Amino acid sequence: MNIEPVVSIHNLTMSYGTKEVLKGISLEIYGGQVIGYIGPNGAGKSTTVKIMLGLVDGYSGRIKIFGEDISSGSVEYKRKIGYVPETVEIYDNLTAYEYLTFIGEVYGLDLHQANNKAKKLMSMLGIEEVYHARISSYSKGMKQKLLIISSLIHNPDILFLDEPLSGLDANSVMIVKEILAGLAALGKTIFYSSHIMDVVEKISSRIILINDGQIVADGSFDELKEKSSKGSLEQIFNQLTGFNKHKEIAHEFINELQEFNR
Ligand SMILES: Nc1ncnc2c1ncn2[C@@H]1O[C@H](COP(=O)(O)OP(=O)(O)OP(=O)(O)O)[C@@H](O)[C@H]1O
Repeated sequence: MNIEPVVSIHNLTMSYGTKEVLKGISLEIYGGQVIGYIGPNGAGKSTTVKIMLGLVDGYSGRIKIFGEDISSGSVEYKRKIGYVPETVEIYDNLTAYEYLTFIGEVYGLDLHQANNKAKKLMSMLGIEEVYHARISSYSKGMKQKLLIISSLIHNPDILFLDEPLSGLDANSVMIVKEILAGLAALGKTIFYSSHIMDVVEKISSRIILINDGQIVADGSFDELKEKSSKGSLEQIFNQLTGFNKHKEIAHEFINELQEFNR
């Protein structure tokens, strides 16, 4: 493990209007860590990631990536970052060839290199036959594979992944999990945001749980288990976010539906 943190966040706060979304997040993240970044809907996970990526401004606090303060205006650090967004923000009218060579060139590969690499990676994930087809014709899983390839084509050192397995079939899930483990073993840092607790539990070396804009747990799965009386990450999540009403809510929901009789 590197001595210097790859990402260092000090007292990060962020508000949208009068709503305080992040209430003082401090973190140090090191090379080779797979961080499971979890929390309830609206907890502030995407906001944290978008701030780190330079996509959202107006925060307070200090963020350093590879030792460089991201508020300095330098874009150099972004070359070392890969990002799989939660929602598909790809240009549907382009083909994978056009999209991936464009992304590759943005990150400094030449056209020939980007084309070769893109074709090979598409082939490895079983979608080479649509390389020259418009992305709009892809299935959900195909689009997700394309997003994963585009986040990795420039061999980044830090990966931010938001629900990266969304829409992937069971075989592809196994390949992607293996790729992530392999990249972490090479010293890359992976920031993995997901609501699928059993996957987070298995792939993360460190789990950070945020609730209402604050970190409420930070440690390996085993460490979290020791601090909680619960067994699975899903149960720890429920406990630490103070939630135990799933049965009650489901029951009320079904009752409401049944009040309408044809
Ligand atoms: N551009 C915006 N303008 C106003 N409020 C926003 C904006 N983006 C996010 N928010 C608010 O900030 C809060 C945190 O949102 P964020 O997307 O970071 O949550 P999240 O933890 O990623 O949630 P999810 O698990 O649902 O993806 C929410 O209350 C959301 O409504």
